[in-house]
Amino acid sequence: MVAASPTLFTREDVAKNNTADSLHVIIDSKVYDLTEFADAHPGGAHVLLQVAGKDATSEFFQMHRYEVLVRYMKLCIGTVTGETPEVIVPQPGDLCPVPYSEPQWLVPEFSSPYYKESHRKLRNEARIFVDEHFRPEALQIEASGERPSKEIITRMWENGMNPMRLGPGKHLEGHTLLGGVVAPSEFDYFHELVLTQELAKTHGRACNDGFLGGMVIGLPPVLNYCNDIALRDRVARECFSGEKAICLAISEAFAGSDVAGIRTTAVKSPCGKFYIVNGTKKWITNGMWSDYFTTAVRTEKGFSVLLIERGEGVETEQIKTSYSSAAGTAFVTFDNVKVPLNHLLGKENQGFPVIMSNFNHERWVMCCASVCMSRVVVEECLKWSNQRTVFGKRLIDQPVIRQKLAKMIALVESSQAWLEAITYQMCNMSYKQQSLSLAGPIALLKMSVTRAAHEIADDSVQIFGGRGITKTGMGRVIESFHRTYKFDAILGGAEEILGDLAVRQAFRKFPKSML
Ligand code: HEM
Repeated sequence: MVAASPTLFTREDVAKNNTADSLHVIIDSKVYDLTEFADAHPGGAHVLLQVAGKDATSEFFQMHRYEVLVRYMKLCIGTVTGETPEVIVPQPGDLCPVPYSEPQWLVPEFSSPYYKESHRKLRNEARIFVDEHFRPEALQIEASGERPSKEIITRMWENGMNPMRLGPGKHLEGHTLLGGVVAPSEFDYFHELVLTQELAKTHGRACNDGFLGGMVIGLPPVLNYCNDIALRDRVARECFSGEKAICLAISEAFAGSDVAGIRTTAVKSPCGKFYIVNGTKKWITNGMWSDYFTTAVRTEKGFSVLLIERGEGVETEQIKTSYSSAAGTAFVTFDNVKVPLNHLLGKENQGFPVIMSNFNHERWVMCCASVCMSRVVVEECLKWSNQRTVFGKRLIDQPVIRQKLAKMIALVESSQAWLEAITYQMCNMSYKQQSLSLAGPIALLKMSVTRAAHEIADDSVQIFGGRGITKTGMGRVIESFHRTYKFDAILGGAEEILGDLAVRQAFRKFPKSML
């Protein structure tokens, strides 16, 4: 069979198809037959009839992005004779040419002291993976509220992505990281930053948490504090491969950022073989489908942390939050749950360091993602300001819009720069040193990043107008960010708590003498 050559049309041919019965338009030198599609068009059939038989490139790009053309490729019936389409369709892995849409280290004319060749290779591979596999599913489950599929988790596991999300460490040994772009022993916090930001670029806030967000915060205490090595290794293997899921269960109805206020209790059974756990946990990311719960409990003389397996007495119920149920946010009930003693993480009554040692990394991961999502919002605003025409001018031609964009860009660039400066410190400190010296700076960074997100979310909605409060179409990213940026301002420690923590810590180091 001979492959059909692309059909060519003259502009005169197209002009004849100018009715509802035969409705053709030209967009970027390609010819689209919209006859059947017109009634299903989200913008209505009427607008299409107004441009029937004509070149609608300018009208089209005021209301849509190239992605819509890619999605509806099947409507394209040919090309205009002698013309070549000009719209650039990005390929998987491509950098975005819009100014400030990429962090400075990815802009060709800039250099950076922090990133090596392996970070660039990892960025490239991660973006290809995200473009080809991650984003399509992420956007679908963000809308449907479903749990991420086994297939995508397995694919991430096969690429070494699941263990990479926990940062550098022994747990990476034996894994091939994204085709071997970086050796496990060389993987550092900048590699993790790059991966976290590439995943966050999809801008599905809930599904980002849904894709093993619980593991990122729930598994480290097991890896670092489980006294039973066989149990530790089994749980790690099951969770990295996606066979089982894990979450961190700390917050409760009476205790959010106030960890000391938890009321869930663990009492030794009369036979001395178990802890008997009773209580509830609230806002537990991935809790809906978790098999393991890394749980803070009150024991006889203080706090302890237990690894609780789903089983008799463990119930989970979906909490409807302002983001999608793709995050699996749960209310968890423990009703006389028997937990074997070897499931204690760390020492009894000394659970505070187990919980606290994890917080720095969790907060830093949240900063990586939040800065990235803020940047995508800025990119969207820049594109929209360039394409949207009001009062006879593009938005970008209005000084008030340029002021807003300037403020948003400055906030994103300064957040990323501070994030990188702290990441550099993390790369040069042991985990213990990080806990001693970086808890304050990371707390301040998170507070600052989410304050910046607040400003960016607010201004972006003003720039997008009605579309900024509409879940589909051009303003999708803006609506989603404005609805969900608060998750980062609350989870892992509220802004106010973190600011207070940092200043209190700073005052512990204040010189004793009068200054
Ligand atoms: C290949 C041709 C076209 C396709 C496949 C298409 C598809 C779509 C889709 C999917 C949407 C929903 C929003 C989105 O996902 O971005 C939409 C909205 C819209 N479309 Fe089209 N469209 C086409 C051509 C046109 C043309 C030629 C015009 C104008 C003359 C137009 C005007 C609109 C308007 C006004 C909206 C509503 C947008 C809003 O208010 O935000 N469309 N279209």
